[in-house]
Amino acid sequence: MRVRVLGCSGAISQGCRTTSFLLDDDVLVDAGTGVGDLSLDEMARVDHVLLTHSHLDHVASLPLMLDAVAARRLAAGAAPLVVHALPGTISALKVHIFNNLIWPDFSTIPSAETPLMRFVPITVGELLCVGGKDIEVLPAVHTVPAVGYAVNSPSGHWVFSGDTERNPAFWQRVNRIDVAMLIIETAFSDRERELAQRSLHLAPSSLADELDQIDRSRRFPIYITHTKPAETGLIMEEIRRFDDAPNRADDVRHDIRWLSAGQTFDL
Ligand SMILES: Nc1ncnc2c1ncn2[C@@H]1O[C@@H]2COP(=O)(O)O[C@H]2[C@H]1O
Repeated sequence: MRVRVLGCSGAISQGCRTTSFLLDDDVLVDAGTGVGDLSLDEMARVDHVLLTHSHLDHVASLPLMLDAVAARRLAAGAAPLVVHALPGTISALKVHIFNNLIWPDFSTIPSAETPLMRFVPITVGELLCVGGKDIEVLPAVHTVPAVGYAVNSPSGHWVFSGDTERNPAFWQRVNRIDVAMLIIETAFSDRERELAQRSLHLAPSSLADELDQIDRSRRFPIYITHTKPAETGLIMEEIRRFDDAPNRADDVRHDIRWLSAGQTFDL
């Protein structure tokens, strides 16, 4: 399985695109502004979008992308684009985006019988088969209903935390699956720890506590995502500092790496 990082920033600025990953050529995980770097042909090949939650930085390109590829998908007789998400996420998208005010309701266009998009509700813990991939829906702890995902591949699972604060249920599950790589958010620096807590995100100190929950026998690369652009340098410095700290009780060092848009991983 090929994973292409389209966006992994916690906000926009020049060169910073928000969360989206392309799995092979037909499945998107989240649809942040990174989707805008796909060509029309690449966009038109996407048949499934798995959303972690309803926040704009994770869904902004979904309505725009549907409009961009509508003519091609209709001409090709393509099936509706399937959007997999929690019921709360689907309801938020229907009420606040695809409401014929902010954007046309593509779940009834060109007709309710053969629309451009259809929603499929998911639940935490569910095992999905999407585009030939086995995908587990993982729990996340955020200000709106949210999930992460574990996607099985020949080399193990590609695991994505989604947006989350402290999340013991996530680690219980992660410790039981074969992990090829983990992508976990750290949106804020410790200087913004209070905002991180309020907005239910991780900061380096809470990330350190979270990584302590990984079984000692396990080691896999851990990629940091969703850093706010204004804080990225500081976040990286603080993470490096805690992982280098010699006084950590168990002296466990993690294999922490930095994610960037444009990277691809073959798993
Ligand atoms: N009080 C607040 N609660 C939640 N989010 C906030 C607050 N103040 C600012 N924000 C920002 O709003 C953003 C919404 O998307 P995020 O959850 O990625 O990150 C959030 C913060 O950067």
